Amino acid sequence: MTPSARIQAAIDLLDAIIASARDGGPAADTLIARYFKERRYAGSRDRRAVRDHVYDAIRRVAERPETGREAMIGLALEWPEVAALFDGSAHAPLPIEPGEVGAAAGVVPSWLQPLLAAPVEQAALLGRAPVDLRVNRLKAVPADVAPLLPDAAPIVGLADGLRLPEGSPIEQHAAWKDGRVEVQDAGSQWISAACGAQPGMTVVDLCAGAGGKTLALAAAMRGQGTLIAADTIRSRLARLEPRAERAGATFIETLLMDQSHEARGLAALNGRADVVLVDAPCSGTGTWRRNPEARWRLTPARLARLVAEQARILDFAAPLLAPGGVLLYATCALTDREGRDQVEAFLTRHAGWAAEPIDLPVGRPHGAGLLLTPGHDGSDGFYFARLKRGA
Ligand SMILES: C[S@@+](CC[C@H](N)C(=O)[O-])C[C@H]1O[C@@H](n2cnc3c(N)ncnc32)[C@H](O)[C@@H]1O
Repeated sequence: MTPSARIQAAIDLLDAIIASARDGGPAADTLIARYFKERRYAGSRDRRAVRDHVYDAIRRVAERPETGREAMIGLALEWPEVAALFDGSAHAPLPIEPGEVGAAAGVVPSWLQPLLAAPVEQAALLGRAPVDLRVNRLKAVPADVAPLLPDAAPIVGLADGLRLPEGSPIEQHAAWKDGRVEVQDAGSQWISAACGAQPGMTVVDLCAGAGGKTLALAAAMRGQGTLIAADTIRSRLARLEPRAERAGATFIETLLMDQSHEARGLAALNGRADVVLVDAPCSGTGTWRRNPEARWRLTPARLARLVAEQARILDFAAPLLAPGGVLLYATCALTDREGRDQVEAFLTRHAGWAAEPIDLPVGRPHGAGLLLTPGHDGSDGFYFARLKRGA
């Protein structure tokens, strides 16, 4: 592909990503993978260059643009070397017309700005994420793994955490292949640690997805006790199985629940859990470093639906706790409606519950919980709170 043809390919892909964000379709990464599967003539350098153009354009624009060309022209108006590639040659974009406007630059969509928690450093929300690892205590100890990864640095507050530079190809390393390390953002590791899961406990990961945090809980429990990974989406839970196998966490039980009838599937656990983790479905505003096009998907109506669903999940989670048990509520969202206000509303609805302080050397107290941000903590953004059921 010529450099100009790569720009046109990025424009075509951006058109597909914009439509998908509007209509609730697949993520940008999936669309990029599909695009190149159908275009075998593109070599690895072409793929990398097109992908970089696409993500540079997405990162630059807060509000969903109308077209891929508008997004790319926005980039071109700032980068002359990109503008020069709008040259009208074969497979290239047509030259930029005088007065043709590009998408405006921005970090946070304007409707969302007032809803973000006040301490959030908005400019840092689109930084580059490092590769954070968790040494899997079911298979290894940090002292054995760290020397195998000379570029790795420790992470504050995480005895099992290691940080590699952005883009490190850890999935080709033997320590990843045989399950001695897991890739897991530091924020997710701090949240898993804040659950306080111990060997022998009964622990429920109620929104387990593909089990990133379930595996951290399994390691904290040293493989002993009852650990249930529940979710309403079968394909997500199915992805946990091979991961658990690789991690040597074979004691995990999975529970597929019926959306809207979750309490029925959970009835046998009522009053029995020592820890319930609710890692709720959310706006994902804390993960824009990895999914910058998530900004183009979120709407006020979708946010309202998420807030209602989080409250409903918290309400069917609460009865599972034994007296003195801990409900750890977490979201990778930085809006107060999903974090601080959601927790406050839970405490108002549920008598006999109280928020506990979280003993971690990171984050900032915000309402009854803790706020983690890329700007302050170098992790993805999260809000989480430890809610204790009275004895
Ligand atoms: C933020 S993701 C969880 C990520 C996961 N805990 C991890 O660390 O990899 C939220 C999960 O909640 C699940 N979910 C959505 N609605 C749910 C419900 N009503 N009950 C339980 N899980 C639900 C979604 O399928 C999704 O897997």
